[in-house]
Amino acid sequence: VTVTVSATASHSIPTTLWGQMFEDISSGDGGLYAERERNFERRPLISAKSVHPVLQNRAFQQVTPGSSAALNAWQAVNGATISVIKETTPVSSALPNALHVTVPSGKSGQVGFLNTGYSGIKITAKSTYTASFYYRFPTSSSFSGSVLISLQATSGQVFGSASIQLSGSQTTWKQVSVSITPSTSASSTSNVFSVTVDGGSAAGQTINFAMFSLFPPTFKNRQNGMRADIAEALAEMGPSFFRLPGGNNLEGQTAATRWQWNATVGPILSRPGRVGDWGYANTDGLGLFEYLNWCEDVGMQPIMAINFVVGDPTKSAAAALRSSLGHPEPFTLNFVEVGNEDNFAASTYTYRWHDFVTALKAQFPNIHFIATSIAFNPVLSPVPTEYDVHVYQSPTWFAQNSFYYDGFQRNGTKYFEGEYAAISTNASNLFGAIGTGRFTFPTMQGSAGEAAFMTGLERNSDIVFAASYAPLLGHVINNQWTPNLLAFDAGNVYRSTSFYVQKLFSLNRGDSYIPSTLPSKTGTLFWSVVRKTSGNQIIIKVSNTAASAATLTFVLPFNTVSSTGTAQVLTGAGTASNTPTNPNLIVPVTGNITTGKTFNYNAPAVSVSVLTFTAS
Ligand SMILES: [NH3+][C@H]1C[C@H](O)[C@@H](O)[C@@H]1CO
Repeated sequence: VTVTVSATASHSIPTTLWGQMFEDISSGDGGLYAERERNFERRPLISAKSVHPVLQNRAFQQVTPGSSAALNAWQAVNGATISVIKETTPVSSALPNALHVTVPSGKSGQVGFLNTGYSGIKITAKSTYTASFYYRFPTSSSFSGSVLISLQATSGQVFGSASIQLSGSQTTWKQVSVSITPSTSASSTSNVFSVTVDGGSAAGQTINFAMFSLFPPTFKNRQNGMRADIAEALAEMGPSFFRLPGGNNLEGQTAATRWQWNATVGPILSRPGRVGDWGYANTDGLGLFEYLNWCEDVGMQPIMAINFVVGDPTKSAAAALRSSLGHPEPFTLNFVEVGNEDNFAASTYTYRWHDFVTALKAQFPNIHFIATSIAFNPVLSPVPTEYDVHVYQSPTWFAQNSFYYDGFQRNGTKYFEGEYAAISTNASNLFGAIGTGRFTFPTMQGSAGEAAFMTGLERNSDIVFAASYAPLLGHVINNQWTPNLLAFDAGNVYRSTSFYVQKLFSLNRGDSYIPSTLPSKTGTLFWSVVRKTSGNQIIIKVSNTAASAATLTFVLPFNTVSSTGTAQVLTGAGTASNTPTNPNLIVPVTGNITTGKTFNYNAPAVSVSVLTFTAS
């Protein structure tokens, strides 16, 4: 096929074009959020890949005291009696429950309890783990002794430990904190966090505990921050926005359980947590302030909730709260989305949209409000300036719909492709379980289809201002949704073929779109041409979704074109994925190519290529 490239750009590419969508769907607690002790029981909505004992309740939020679920994955050590109780004097009004521990008589050696982390705990030598909890003796006693806090393998090998003095006269809550720096790394993630006392000297003692926490080093060493390896993988994509906090997890299964930003900010002790939309409780330790700091740390703008974010501390209590938390300046916020996928609730959306936007636009005239119903159906007032469009489809659908936006009216309305992914080869049961065509991990065929679709988003970026694959992140065990752009477990983060496509487009986004011969709508070869003005770079993205290689001949109108360029190529068998057992099966390979005013490029079968060269 011959691709004639025009001499002049048709439009500038919005700086917001490539970014990330995030919600807690086996991705916040125990994932991006660095706290290693986690959650409550996790009732997988999609067949769990493992009956692995589920996560831990660091603060026993949203559980029924005395129920078996309340103690999920907390385990007694050497005969201690442990239970979750409703405290008579809770550690805070937001955290009514506590762990009630009684040391039996006649036990020698360490007695207490342990926490199995988020399906395991990664222990890295020389990393400093900050462990903390609150304790009190419900009845004053003469006990005075030490408690041993240790990171150890389930086999018993201790990697690091520290001890702290406890006093039986301490009948009010007291927080203790230790740093543990293991000398050796654990060979697996089958490790626990244990809290024990000497069975002899503590015989007969009863102690209450609350608000446990175990933090490894965090991304940019942020207090209560993000897990470094996952955060670094996300930052590696060079995203320009971060949509938060959802997705479904924004709205709650009921109005009462919707995400309420003010319950997610301030001291961890004051955050009650909530039962999220994905069948488990969110601790809300990853709250609005953490999200906003994360956006700032990565250079992303949030797409989302308001006064706390941009208000004037002298005029708004919410803004004053933000200031008191250490951020007197407003955060960047240009877009707020009203709801999520309200095409499912269009009848009530008309008045909800109207009431929210009328009130908020009056107070925040510079913010753009994004609607989530079908574009122009129903008719909304005020008329939306942006719509959020979601699509989960098959690899074929994406390859065949790269012209989805070409026919849209240019009437000032802009579009946010807020969630999209190739999720199954089964077009008649796209959301089915694994084994019915549903992907566990993205496949190369799906990623090439997404790339084809993305060349269309670039071509139409005069009206498509932002796009993000979804979901962004998911645990490989006990998750609620697959595929995800990134998968992770207690010890590793796994980059998918779709992750590399998102990264290749994001890091090579250019600043102006250069029209060229249009691909065939029903073909298997797709491309887009952009210019990166600084450096006079021309960047051509090519997706070949066919099972055979294809040659493209590029004809360029520029006076001088470099004779060589680089090609970053992602290619592999269509059904292949990067998996935990083979995480780097398909990764981008960079090589040199011959370029010039006219040059040929041979796109491998099932491949995504980014060709870069200079021209002026
Ligand atoms: N059903 C998808 C649509 C919703 O917005 C997300 O929460 C879900 C997973 O990405």
